[in-house]
Amino acid sequence: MFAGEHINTSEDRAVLHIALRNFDDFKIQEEGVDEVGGVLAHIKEFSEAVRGGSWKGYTGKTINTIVNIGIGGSDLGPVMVTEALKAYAKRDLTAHFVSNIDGTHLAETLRICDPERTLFIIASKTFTTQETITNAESARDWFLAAAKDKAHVAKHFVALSTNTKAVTAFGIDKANMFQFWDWVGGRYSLWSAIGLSIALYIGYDNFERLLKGAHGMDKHFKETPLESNLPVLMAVIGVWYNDFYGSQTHALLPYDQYLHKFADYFQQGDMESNGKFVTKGGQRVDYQTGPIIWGAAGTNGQHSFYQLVHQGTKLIPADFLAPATTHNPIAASKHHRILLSNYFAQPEALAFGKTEEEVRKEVGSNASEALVKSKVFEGNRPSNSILFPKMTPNMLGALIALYEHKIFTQGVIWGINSYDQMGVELGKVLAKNILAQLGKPEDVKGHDSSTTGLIHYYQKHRKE
Ligand SMILES: O=P(O)(O)OC[C@H]1O[C@@H](O)[C@H](O)[C@@H](O)[C@@H]1O
Repeated sequence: MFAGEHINTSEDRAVLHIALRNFDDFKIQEEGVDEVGGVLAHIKEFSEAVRGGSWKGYTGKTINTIVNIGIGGSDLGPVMVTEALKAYAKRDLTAHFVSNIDGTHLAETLRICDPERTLFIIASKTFTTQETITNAESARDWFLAAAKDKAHVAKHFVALSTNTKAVTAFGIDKANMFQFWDWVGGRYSLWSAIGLSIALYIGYDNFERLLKGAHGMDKHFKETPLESNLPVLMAVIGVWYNDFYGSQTHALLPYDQYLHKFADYFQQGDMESNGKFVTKGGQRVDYQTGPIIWGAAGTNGQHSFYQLVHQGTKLIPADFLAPATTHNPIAASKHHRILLSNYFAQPEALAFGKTEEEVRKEVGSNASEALVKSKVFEGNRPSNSILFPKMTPNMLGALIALYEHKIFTQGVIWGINSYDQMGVELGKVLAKNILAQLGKPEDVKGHDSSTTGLIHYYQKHRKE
């Protein structure tokens, strides 16, 4: 990775998100790497103009709302980071994220936007993604219904993409396009121009701190011996439980409300990277690869799915994450102390459980055998605890990079390509074919009886 080799073999590309946060330490030769600084300067200049109020909308008003339109890697990173770093946000600037093709997502967002004061950020590496382009076109129609003149689009629409041709064809000025490169994978792109909404929301200086935090982890990963290398340790522990204990999933459990999108983010980061059954050499693997990633912010999960984690029949390794200091020490930090006492208690309970003997002492000799058994915790359930000083931009950068490199290391051990995503293509092709057949029942051809029946039902009952 650090040598710029084309480790994304199926697409013949280098994998260089590390170059986006390099700050001159590593020598990396690849086309576009020397343009990174220029794009960062563009992000800085633009975000400061919008935040400072010198960038004006078509009626001369300042921008108070940003709407990022993107999906997958062009959505989840900015969503997760703007939530995680809300404590650093400019509170008079609202950020919305529209991703779903379901018109409800855009419609409900536009309902609370003022066209005179809204900036749309069209985020798409390829600029061909059906959901994003359709949402962007409808947002532009909504905007023009108020602004009338197409020339005003320049003040309200910017693009983040690798595809200059498609961006200009959409009508966005080249000057309002923030470039990145094909060696940045979508799910590793929040460090690139895709992070524009982050810079707008928390300020460029904080965005740069995020990058520097990630860079610190890159250096740790590259330079630290394996036995004390954090991403490597997390990777091999994960392989151990996944491949030798048959655990199917891995839970991400942040005890920090600000990290409530962390598991969603790494669902794509991990599952799209390592959800592969074929090795780089084209062999079907005969071992398990990427786990199912899921999770929720503590303590909410404790009152919902932890029952199964503690006493179910599945082995679920989990990461518990928490900040020692909170941004919101309300009630003299009483909330935070309670939160952290739970954060400390859960891994202990998982590891050591409660024996039958302990239960008997607790319930007394009159209790039924069934009651005694139901209260036993077998223990020996594994977890990692990650405790950090505070949720700052720098810390978040390091934390994300830690998981990125864990995923990379596991991909190397499993011999798979963590940087393509062929598995998302089939559904897209089928949907395109079906879209062209939705008009009339006689057009519906070439499907199994279940699919045909469903489409016919839809055609019979739709009211448009
Ligand atoms: O940024 P783009 O080109 O619109 O792509 C968005 C997403 O598209 C999906 O199809 C890919 O699986 C993701 O990896 C990607 O992030």
